[in-house]
Amino acid sequence: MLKSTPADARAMREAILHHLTYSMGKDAAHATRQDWRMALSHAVRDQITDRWFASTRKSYEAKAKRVYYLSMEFLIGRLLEDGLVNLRMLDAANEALTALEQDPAAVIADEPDAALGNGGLGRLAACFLESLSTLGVPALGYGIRYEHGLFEQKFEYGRQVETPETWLQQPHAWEFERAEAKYRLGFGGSVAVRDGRSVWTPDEAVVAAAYDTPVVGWQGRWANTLRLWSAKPANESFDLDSFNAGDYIGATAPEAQARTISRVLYPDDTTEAGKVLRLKQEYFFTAASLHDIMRRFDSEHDDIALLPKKVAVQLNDTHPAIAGPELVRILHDEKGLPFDQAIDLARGVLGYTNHTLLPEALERWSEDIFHRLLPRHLQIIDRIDDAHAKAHPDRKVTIREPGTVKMGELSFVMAHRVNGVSALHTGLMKTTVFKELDRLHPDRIVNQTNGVTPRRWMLSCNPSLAELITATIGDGWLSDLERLTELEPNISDPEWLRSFTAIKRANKAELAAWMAAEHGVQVDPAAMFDVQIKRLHEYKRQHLNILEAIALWQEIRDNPDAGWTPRIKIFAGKAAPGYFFAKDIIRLINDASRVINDDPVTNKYLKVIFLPNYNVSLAERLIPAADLSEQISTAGKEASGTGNMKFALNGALTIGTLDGANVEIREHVGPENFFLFGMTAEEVEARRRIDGHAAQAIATDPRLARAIDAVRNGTFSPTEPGRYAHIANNIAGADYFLVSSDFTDYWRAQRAVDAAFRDQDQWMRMAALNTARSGWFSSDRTIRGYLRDVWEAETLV
Ligand SMILES: [N-]=[N+]=N[C@]1([C@H](N)O)O[C@H](CO)[C@@H](O)[C@H](O)[C@H]1O
Repeated sequence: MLKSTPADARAMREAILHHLTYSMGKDAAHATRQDWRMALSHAVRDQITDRWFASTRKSYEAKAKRVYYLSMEFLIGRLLEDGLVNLRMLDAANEALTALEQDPAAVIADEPDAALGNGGLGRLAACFLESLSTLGVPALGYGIRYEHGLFEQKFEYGRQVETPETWLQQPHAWEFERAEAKYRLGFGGSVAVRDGRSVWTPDEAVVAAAYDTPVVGWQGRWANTLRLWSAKPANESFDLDSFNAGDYIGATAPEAQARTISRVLYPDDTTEAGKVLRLKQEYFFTAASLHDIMRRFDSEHDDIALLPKKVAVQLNDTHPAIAGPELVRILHDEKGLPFDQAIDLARGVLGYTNHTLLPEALERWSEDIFHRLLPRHLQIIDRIDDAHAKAHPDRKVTIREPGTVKMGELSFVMAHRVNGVSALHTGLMKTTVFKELDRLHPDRIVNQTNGVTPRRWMLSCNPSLAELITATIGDGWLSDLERLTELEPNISDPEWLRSFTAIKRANKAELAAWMAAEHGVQVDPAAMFDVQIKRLHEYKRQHLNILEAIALWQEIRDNPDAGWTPRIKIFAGKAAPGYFFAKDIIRLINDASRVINDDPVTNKYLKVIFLPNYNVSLAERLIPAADLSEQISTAGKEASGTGNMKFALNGALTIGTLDGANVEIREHVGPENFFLFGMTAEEVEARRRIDGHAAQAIATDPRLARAIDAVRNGTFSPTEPGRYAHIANNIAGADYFLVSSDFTDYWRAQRAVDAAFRDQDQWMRMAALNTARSGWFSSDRTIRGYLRDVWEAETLV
């Protein structure tokens, strides 16, 4: 690893002190930790800004094709350490802060997470921006500058309680307000035809104001822009008359009304919100982004036919699907192009990524809401649908249905490429939700299996593992992750494996110390750390995991001296506030953990912990310390998963189903290094058709029956015995996600995990092989796929 020089540390110290004085207006004696963090952030931002300007200049000079990534979510997390790591200045910063008698880890951890996303979709967008910069692709991310990101999660008596997230209520070092980049947008109103042209006259207006955050890539060779839009009142003017009349609320109402659009992130993951404000948010950021994109294009090119050659816009799910009709409106209504040419140009620009097949997640807006909010766009969608019908007279699919606008179909018809996020998911798109459209457009669907950035998810969160890898194969792996395979010959070297093992053990000890300090939980770092961290959702089956824990607890109680493998089951994850069944699963896990952890007979063999307020920073703390990664979704339901990739790269073994990217992880790491269980997607469909499939499973597995009984009879809620009867009844009844039918095989696989973990050398060899063979899951590889198959754009470094 390129060690920073004392000069670097000295220069860094100078830069920190400069910003402490002139940016924070503080001297060292009176500076708070936040002041030191901001001063360091400004020092890093200076370094990034130079590279940022150089990248932007090069893009303009090259008249390069730009990639625009439109996403309602960017789950960024913290940016200070990411900047230091990508600029290779972390050591210099640590030395400088230490010399200034500051605790570097505490200063860096003082930064709030930018939690502008719900889960995988939002984090993927953040990993993609970092990879786009690392590869030197001229690109911009466009999203919303929510005042409140994903809610804070606290537990009160085991129940999830949500409180507003407040990242912007403290100074934010990374953004630049762009006063000149403002766009006036409209809603509602009516459409009239004048001189043969449709003219939309909105009756509500709002201004989108841009805030830019630089996103630097590995080694600081390139930096792109993340432009987030904030909603401002159309007329800046403060209503002084109302104020003077004492109507203080009235006086501020216009501003409050406007700000509502970018006030808060909708906390639903894979479920559509379906609220008017949500559609307003979707149009707000999409329209502002398209105006900004067209302004930039027009400033560089005067031949509109060049648009698809110079502009690639990727729709991160259907949330920005209005981009199709809006681009057609701009090209046809404003620029006067013929309608069909406008559609063709727009299609040449747009790519659409589908992230889920869950019916409740596919956005369908009511015609009424659409007409009220976007009357002109509804007309344009109807014309797009008619044009598609004319081009495909035998089609058995439409964008419009009576009273409904289907955003998935609209996105598909308006995109030149549509992709899924894992091989299995893309295959299922062709045989389920998009079967007919795939028949009509056989070469439109392509696969782009997800990936994660190794800079944040290995080098930054697991520096000691990164050190060992670089000491073994050099540091080329950080920009070419598939070179991790060069580690393989070393795995049979006992010395090397001891180092690898010691790193995992040290990470576990560090996590154990943190859990003791922050949550008063005592765990033995020698035990197996079995981790399931992701949003709470029935298809992700956290309830299957806790059911297995309950059965294991019962079995250990029966036979404490049977030589059990000590295990710590760690859960973390938020449930959408309105998803009550998921919130009850959280409460059950907390109630069960209290009973199991307090049981003197069993708690040296099994503990269950649910850590509150899961976010990017907590994931960075947990993943390097995991032995076992739980990826146990009902096959066919998890489009990809990305946590699964982060765990494998950090030397955790996966217990999982053949779902999403688990399939490709198992192919890459080898079936012998993966604990597979459960039905395949096809078997799931077949099993679901059997009446009483859950009862059948329970009848053949007394262990399952007993565990369900414990949930039903109040074992974990003695003060309210029936508290979890509905969960037990669901698992034993309809059981749509086949918890009961997959239980027996899950139990078998978990016991195989126990046996394997007892042979630590063998386990660590399997773990090291997971690290060595997971390089393909880099988001750099994914972005190279999009560049080749979807965007046809070049890199400039
Ligand atoms: N929405 N959505 N979809 C998801 C995730 N929940 O955010 O997108 C993620 C990113 O593509 C996928 O990994 C995950 O399987 C899928 O469920």
